[in-house]
Amino acid sequence: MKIAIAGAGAMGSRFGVKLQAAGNDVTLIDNWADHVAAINANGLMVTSDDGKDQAYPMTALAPKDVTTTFDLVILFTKTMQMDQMLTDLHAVLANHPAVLTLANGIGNVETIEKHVPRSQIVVGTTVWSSGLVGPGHIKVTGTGSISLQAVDPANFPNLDDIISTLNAAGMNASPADDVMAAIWKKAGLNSVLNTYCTLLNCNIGEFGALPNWRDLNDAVLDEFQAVADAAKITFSASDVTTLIAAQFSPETNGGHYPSMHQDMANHRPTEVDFLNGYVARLGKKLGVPVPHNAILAQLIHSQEALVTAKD
Ligand SMILES: NC(=O)C1=CN([C@@H]2O[C@H](COP(=O)(O)OP(=O)(O)OC[C@H]3O[C@@H](n4cnc5c(N)ncnc54)[C@H](OP(=O)(O)O)[C@@H]3O)[C@@H](O)[C@H]2O)C=CC1
Ligand SMILES: CC(C)(CO)C(=O)C(=O)O
Repeated sequence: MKIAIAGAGAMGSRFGVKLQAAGNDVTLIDNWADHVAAINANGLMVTSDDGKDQAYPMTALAPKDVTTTFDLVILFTKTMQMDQMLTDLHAVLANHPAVLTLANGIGNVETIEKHVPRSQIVVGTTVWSSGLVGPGHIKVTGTGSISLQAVDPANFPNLDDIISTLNAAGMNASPADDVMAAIWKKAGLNSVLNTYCTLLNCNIGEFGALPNWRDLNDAVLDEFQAVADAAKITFSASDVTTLIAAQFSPETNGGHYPSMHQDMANHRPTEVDFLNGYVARLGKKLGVPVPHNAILAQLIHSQEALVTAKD
């Protein structure tokens, strides 16, 4: 399959390497000029769990330099960068590729459908993980899985091709029954793990070893449950808690510092407004009390302000 990875940071690069190794024709697309130059000059450097480095020759381009067509565009920007990336790829999207995003946060479909007909969009979630070490260099830990669904299933007959392509690359992909429920489930997980690991400066395994992790977890997810119920979205705080507990082991994500922690460490804006912040806003609109999520979003923004003030 001819695949573009639009937003080739930590996750886009990990997906790109795996899909290319499985025989797909992959192009990495990113606005970060030093990253694109480093990949084209030296290959994409991947440090694996055992500390070994391996360089993979790959093609990387800035969005403005993309002229070819693709069967599939995998969008892996941060939620805040998605609209700009889709604008930059206007000519590529005019050739009607399928567009898949597995980015975190609630609200990505609304952004994509401003640029792409619903019949071309596939959305989902993933617990694969990755970190950016520097330009052209990622560090990967553990394994993961993917759950995905076409936004307009009746008009998207090729979901099985995408799932087979991901699975041929060893990515454990399966169809979701209710993609909105899957997105809220993942957002619940991120609103616990990403937010607390960032505030407490710890990795997922260290968070799971805290004696009070359940209290912290429940403070976030009980409010998610109340807002989801009011908004008539299928959500189970207890299923999300089970998924969170499954991330604590070193074989899954125990050694991983969540993407929000990486953003804070790199003094870059976080996605909190599409996680705890989204639920806080929706709760307020629906008259559901959401004090914990509201204060957690504020704490993350305060930390962003403090770290960037030191730049
Ligand atoms: N990392 C993870 O383990 C996981 C992440 N996700 C989600 O996947 C999506 C993508 O996340 P992720 O891959 O972590 O994002 P990254 O921060 O690694 O990369 C996203 C983009 O940010 C820009 N960027 C990042 N670092 C720098 C830098 N130092 N200097 C300049 N530009 C930089 C680049 O875009 P540009 O220069 O074009 O602006 C890059 O494409 C998000 O929605 C995230 O929540 C989901 C599961 C796990
Ligand atoms: C890997 C995982 C699940 C950890 O919260 C993630 O989504 C992230 O880092 O953003």
